[in-house]
Amino acid sequence: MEVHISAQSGDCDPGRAAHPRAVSTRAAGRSDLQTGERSVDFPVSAVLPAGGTGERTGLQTPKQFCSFLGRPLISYTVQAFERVSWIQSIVVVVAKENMELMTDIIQRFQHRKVRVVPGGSTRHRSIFNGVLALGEGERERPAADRPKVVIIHDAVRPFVEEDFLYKIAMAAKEQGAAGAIRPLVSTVIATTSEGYLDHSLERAKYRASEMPQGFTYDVIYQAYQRVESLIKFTFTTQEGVPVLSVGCTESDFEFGTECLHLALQYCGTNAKLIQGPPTLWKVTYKRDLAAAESIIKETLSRSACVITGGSAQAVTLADALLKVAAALDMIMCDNKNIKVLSSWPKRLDVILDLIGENARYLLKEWNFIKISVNSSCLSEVEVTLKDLEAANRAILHPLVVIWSPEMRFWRGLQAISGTGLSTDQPTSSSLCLHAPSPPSTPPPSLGLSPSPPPAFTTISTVLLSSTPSLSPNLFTPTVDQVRTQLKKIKARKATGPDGISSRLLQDCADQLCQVVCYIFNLSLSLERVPVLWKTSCVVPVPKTSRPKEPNHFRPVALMSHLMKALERIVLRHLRPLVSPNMDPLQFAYQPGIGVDDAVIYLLQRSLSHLEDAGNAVRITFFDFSSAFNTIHPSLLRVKLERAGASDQLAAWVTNYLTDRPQFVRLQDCVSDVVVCSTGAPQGTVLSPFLFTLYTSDFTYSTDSCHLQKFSDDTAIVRLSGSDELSISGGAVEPAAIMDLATAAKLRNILLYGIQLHQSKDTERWERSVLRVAEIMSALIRDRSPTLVGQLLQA
Ligand SMILES: Nc1ccn([C@@H]2O[C@H](COP(=O)(O)OP(=O)(O)OP(=O)(O)O)[C@@H](O)[C@H]2O)c(=O)n1
Ligand SMILES: O=C(CO)[C@H](O)[C@H](O)COP(=O)(O)O
Ligand SMILES: [Mg+2]
Repeated sequence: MEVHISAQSGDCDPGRAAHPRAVSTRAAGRSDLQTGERSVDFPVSAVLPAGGTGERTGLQTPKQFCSFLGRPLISYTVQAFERVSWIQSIVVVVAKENMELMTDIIQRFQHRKVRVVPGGSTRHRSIFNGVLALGEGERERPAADRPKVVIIHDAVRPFVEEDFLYKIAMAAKEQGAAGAIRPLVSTVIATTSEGYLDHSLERAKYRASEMPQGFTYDVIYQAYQRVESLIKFTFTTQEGVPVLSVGCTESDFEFGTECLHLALQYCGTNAKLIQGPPTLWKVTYKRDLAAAESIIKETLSRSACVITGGSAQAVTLADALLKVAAALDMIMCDNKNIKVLSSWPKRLDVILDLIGENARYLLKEWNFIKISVNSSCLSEVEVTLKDLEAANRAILHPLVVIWSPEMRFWRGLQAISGTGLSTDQPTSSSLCLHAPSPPSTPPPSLGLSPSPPPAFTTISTVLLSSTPSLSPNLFTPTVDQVRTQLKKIKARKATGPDGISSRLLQDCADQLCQVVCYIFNLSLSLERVPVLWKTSCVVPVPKTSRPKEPNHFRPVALMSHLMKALERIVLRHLRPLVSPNMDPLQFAYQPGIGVDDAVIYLLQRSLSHLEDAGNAVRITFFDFSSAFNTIHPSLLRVKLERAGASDQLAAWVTNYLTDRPQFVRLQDCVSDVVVCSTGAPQGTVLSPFLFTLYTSDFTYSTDSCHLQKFSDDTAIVRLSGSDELSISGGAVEPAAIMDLATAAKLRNILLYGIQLHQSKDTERWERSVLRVAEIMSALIRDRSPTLVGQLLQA
């Protein structure tokens, strides 16, 4: 955790208390938004080609102009370069028709080192235009002013870090050229013109060429020089061999994809190759946009900016927060198993306001926390809100206002936000107030307590925008839905790990529904479930009066009641969406259908078949050992998407099932936390549904054979004539069943069979039994299921 105290902006009220550490920070000359300083003693510039149309995304808008959290992708890339102090200038190359748009982006996001130049019809042409722009006026300028090194980086690779740029720049200076590489994911093969395999390359020898790439100015400039007819270049390779080159051709410009290749071919410069991190990948397809968005959102949740205003009390409170943050950070470092607090910001900055120098915070992805201690601070809250709105930051950067003991303050907040506590009042502003009752007493120990209080939970969090992410495709529960679910919570249920009692949620449903709705929407739009909501506290309840071993206890998992309410809402949305893809012969967890229906269906089909003399029915029963525990989140995600759930919900569910902390509580004893990333928690609302969906492709139904399920209890019912009950029939069937289970990616199957048969031919029956037992043994050997194999004759 980094904790920073920033300097105050220039325009402060002299009557207000200055931040105690503001002056010393300024004196130290630190720039809070700057990343690590590096010493680079030669001029470096960057060219960001952004002149493409992004055809492969299939979208109208070129991918570099697609927005995430209100900021276009290109601006994130520019920002990554701009915060590197040793990069002096950045040339962004865009198509002519987008010059104005790009200029507007530069103004809106206050990029300061950027120049825009028009692109060409191919990537190489665009890059060359950028390189030429860097050299403009070169003859008049002193050599020292020209960039020594030019870094070229696709505008659609936004997650490049300073460390890596540094490596590229240094290697480029040394070698003339340097580029990022990554291991190949797939093998590269060559095809014949008829579409057959010609040959394949040995994957370990090859690498994928990525960006950034760096060149000395002279190398990249020369690499791009077109040479007309008879004029020829000569150069000497690094091994001292003279080479005659005709220079870069139209074909290179038209079809080439590799700048490093031009440097080698036309300047004899062997590039130094440096393996980069996986985040260097290029946004190419639509799915990459979703991946980029999720990385950006992940980053957003890692930084928070505390705004104190001028009040000395607020400054004290901010200091207390910093202490809490540092202490929490230590706890997290000491015990890597405790992930409950992993949503705590990785960086916390304290500033007085958002004006002057501090306006820079509005340009980055920060969470904002405003500390206000009395009603005279109301005007500050209003100013902060306006700043956030003006910077288009209000939608996904809600302002959280912390703590005030005065009732007047809460009323004032309602006035600012244009809302009241009543949910039916119309809102007049984009921000909406959700104010729980103010704390009757302020939390006095906060600044003094040596042991950290549980972060924000003891302080009131009050002011939020109503729906955090408003993309039209997102599933956004309404306040009414939330109120209904909160009212349905059973008041006598034990409290979950979040410490929020079911009675409180039920009794205060009307007052809480707006703020809870906000949090639900935030969770869904960020595709993340708060860790406390996916934490299970397992309480072992004895099954017998004198329990002696762990099996004599039934594990009851206590989970957050808020999460259960959200799960119910998600379930109501998901069930109709995916129902066409569910298995019609799954009898469990269906409204109005029960175990009786499953038994009646099985008996009716079996017995009516047995009415004809000589017919037989063979039923093979399956069970899954620890059924819910076998769910693999990534497989479930694929199945959810295939069944019709949106990417958003599939990702949210995956996040829910991944990294779930669990601990056991026995009276006053609490076990260590174990973090679990497979299975679905027992006793929750969604788990049965997720399990039935997970097994919905484990299905088979014909006139002579069908597979039916009640939750994880599965029966394969085979209707056959007596002749078919041969040894070979027995062999084929379990193998086919296992194939089916394998295709559905199901594991840990328990298997046992019952054969209903009218024949009295004991010898044949025994042979069949033996054969089936053999098959089952083979299954156990190959797939290690636990077998409870009983073969019964009825
Ligand atoms: N005439 C072009 C073509 C591409 N680029 C830029 O080169 C980078 C990498 O190219 P690519 O991923 O191929 O982007 P597009 O050409 O836009 O996408 P597509 O090939 O799918 O149309 C992008 O930042 C793109 O804007 C460019 O500056 N000028
Ligand atoms: O090959 C490369 C390295 O130089 C880059 O991946 C380049 O971005 C390729 O772009 P395109 O998708 O246009 O082929
Ligand atoms: Mg392209």
